[in-house]
Amino acid sequence: MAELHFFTGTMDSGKSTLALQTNHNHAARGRVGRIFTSRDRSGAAVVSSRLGLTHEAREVDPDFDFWRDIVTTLTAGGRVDYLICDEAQFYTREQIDQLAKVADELQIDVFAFGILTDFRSHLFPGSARLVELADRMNVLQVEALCWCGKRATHNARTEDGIMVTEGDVVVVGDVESEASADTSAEPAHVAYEVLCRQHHRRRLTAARAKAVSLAPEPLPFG
Ligand SMILES: Nc1ncnc2c1ncn2[C@@H]1O[C@H](COP(=O)(O)OP(=O)(O)O)[C@@H](O)[C@H]1O
Ligand SMILES: Cc1cn([C@H]2C[C@H](O)[C@@H](COP(=O)(O)O)O2)c(=O)[nH]c1=O
Repeated sequence: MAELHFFTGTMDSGKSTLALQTNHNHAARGRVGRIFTSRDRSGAAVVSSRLGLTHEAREVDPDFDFWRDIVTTLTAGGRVDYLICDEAQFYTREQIDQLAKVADELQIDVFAFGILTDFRSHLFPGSARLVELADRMNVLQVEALCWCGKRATHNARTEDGIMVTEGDVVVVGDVESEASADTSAEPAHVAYEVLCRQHHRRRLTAARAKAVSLAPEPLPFG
């Protein structure tokens, strides 16, 4: 029986790497796959891992129809054994429904990869639908870490080094080890940082924690 798998983790937890490894392992056994992504950091129509691997992919726009695409291929005599779907948080709920239908009705395995929650810690619609529908949900084993050393569970967004909790849900970007403060009038520089829940709640990024720890002790009044 084909299944709909959902692999999730924070940003920078190895999802795209696993997506490319999964494709490699299945292709090495002669299975025929299709690779999809949406708004990868490296540009359109590519899956890119921070370990340096890249693979061309089909770009999933909001009006893309997985069911129609695969049925058209099969009707024309093509073969499809599995789908790799990266950045699945950006897919619409309807597209996730189509992926479930592809698994059930066409017996094609679907491996979806994506982050669960946005910078406000709200579920992305595509990820929420995957949680509702997936046969198997797997959390990435290689843990991304908060600056405090705890497992990172949340994705924070910074603008010019300051953590923000308001703004557009979708802003493509990358994690940075050292977020830098920028006071210029240029558009804000957007970056991401993975944090544990406690530090996400307190808006305590690595840079802010460092600044707080370097601040002079208050004078002992009274
Ligand atoms: N220089 C490096 N050496 C070893 N591992 C690295 C290096 N750079 C990145 N990684 C690994 O790659 C992971 C990010 O992989 P990637 O597939 O790009 O993540 P995701 O798709 O979840 O954002 C990091 O968590 C880390 O484990
Ligand atoms: C939290 C959050 C992230 N994004 C974007 C930033 C990246 O382009 C992708 C996640 O990619 P990764 O391979 O998992 O690192 O999502 C966003 O648009 N909005 C957010 O709130």
